[in-house]
Amino acid sequence: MNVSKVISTINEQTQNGITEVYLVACGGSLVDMYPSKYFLDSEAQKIVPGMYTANEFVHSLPKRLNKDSVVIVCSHGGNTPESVEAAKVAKERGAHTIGLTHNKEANLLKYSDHQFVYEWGEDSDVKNNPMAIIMELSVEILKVTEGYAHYDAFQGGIEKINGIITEGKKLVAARAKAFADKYRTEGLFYILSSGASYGHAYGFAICSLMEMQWLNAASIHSGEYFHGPFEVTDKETPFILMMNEGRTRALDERALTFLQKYAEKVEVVDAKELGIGTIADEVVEFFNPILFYSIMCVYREALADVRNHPLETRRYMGKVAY
Ligand SMILES: O=P(O)(O)OC[C@H]1O[C@](O)(CO)[C@@H](O)[C@@H]1O
Repeated sequence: MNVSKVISTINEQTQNGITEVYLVACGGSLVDMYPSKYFLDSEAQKIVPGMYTANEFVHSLPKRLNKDSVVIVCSHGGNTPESVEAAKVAKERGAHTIGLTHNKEANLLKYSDHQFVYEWGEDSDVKNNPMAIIMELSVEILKVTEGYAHYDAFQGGIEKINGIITEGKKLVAARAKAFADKYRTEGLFYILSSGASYGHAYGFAICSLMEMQWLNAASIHSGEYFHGPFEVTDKETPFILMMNEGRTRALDERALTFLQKYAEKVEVVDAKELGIGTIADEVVEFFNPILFYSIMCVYREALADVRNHPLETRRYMGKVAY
């Protein structure tokens, strides 16, 4: 499926051009949409973006949703009932639906006007993974509706990010192992980040630590850290800070300065140090979360190994009714 063809086709079918973009999914798939929400919030002057956990979209359908709206639904397995239902109700409302999944037999595809069956796994280039595809869809929507001055710079970033990740993973391999050894008995982690990467702080907390390791965790926006959460800071509590390159780096640096003074268990994962700075300044911030996802996979695998708790282990999902 060709991103620009899909978006130009949809835009031609609308009455007044695309006016809204709804990003709808559950769990890890929803996390993959956060950078696009941040991008459109930041760069669009007219397009209205919305991001919903699928069941909320179904139960409190936004009144703005109309025939000129695009609803992007992502489900890795393709059969999460809430996500399938969200695509169905969006289609019933006459919106244009785009479905992304790794499963070519997915139920989601029944309600997707346009379909992306994406690549997944260690060997795939991240530009063919859902987070980057959803970003490309969002960038393309902005380009065809209002124009996007940094379109070419963004495409340059798409071409570079996989190589940056490959090098970054080599750089953190030993650190991730040392992190896992040091923190193997901890029961709680706070994850900080900002800008386009805040969704990945949330994702690392709810998916990688809570779901896959059964550890307590919470995400904290680096800006919000000073408005409540910093009161729990002490020398015993572990923090992971994902430091962005780009406009919100100042927020992450402020959190780091405080943590260096009052905390002792602080793991810093710095996109700048990992080489993201070769991407153009105008767009680099949107690529931080793509890098962080892959880098934090190295951390979670190291933790799973030393804790002897495989990432696939579940006690409720797929085992009991919910
Ligand atoms: O992306 P899918 O297949 O809809 O799956 C959603 C589920 O997968 C996870 O993202 C990861 O297992 C869960 O958090 C969520 O319930």
